[in-house]
Amino acid sequence: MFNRVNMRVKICGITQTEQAIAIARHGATHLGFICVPQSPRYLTPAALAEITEALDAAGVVTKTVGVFADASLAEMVAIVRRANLSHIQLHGQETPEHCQQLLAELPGIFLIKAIRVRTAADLLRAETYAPYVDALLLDAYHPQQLGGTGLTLDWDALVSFKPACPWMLAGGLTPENIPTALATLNPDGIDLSSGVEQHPGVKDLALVQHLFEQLQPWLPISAEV
Ligand SMILES: O=C(O)c1ccccc1NCC(=O)[C@H](O)[C@H](O)COP(=O)(O)O
Repeated sequence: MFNRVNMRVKICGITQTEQAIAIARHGATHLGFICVPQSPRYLTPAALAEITEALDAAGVVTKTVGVFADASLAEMVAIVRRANLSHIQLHGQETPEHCQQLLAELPGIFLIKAIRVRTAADLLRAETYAPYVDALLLDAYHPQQLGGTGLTLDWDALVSFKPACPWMLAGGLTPENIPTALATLNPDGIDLSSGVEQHPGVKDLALVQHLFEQLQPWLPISAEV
């Protein structure tokens, strides 16, 4: 069994302050907040800012990720500034050019581009973003939902995915399947939402605790990018 020293662990779709604090204290390096109005996990900018202010006030050190899908540059800039986010995750059809524009507008922001993988061509497309982003995130494809689907990727199809930047695995991860996922694919990070949830937006803290117990062989984890 290998031992990762820079494993990023992102828990996504958090909507409650107390849960954000508890999940960060369990060891999540990144907390994800959904800024996509169609999602059942959507947070208004005001509610998001309230949570990030509470994290600061509680002295919790973690990365805060705003998840957007085809939002305007102006909207993303406004929300990042209002909630003092460290990261943006682009989960829609954004191009490498969009990534460059965003970085020009928000120097210092960490950028994650999510790719919903259906075919091998999507993996090749993902690699074209590497020069413009801090990390890639591979998620499952669903025809109606952009994310938080609980669907698992075909891990065998990903074994030769070695982009020129760090990458995170998402899609249907659970405390139970995470050891196999890590041993099979060796990603730089993982992202979980519905697999540690009671219902959309409400996490199950017992499952989060179980996840970090399962991750023990891969600790220590790091909050870099
Ligand atoms: O989670 C959502 O509701 C969502 C809505 C719109 C765009 C992205 C969304 N989630 C993005 C994530 O990063 C999720 O963690 C990722 O899709 C994995 O979800 P799951 O399969 O439930 O672990």
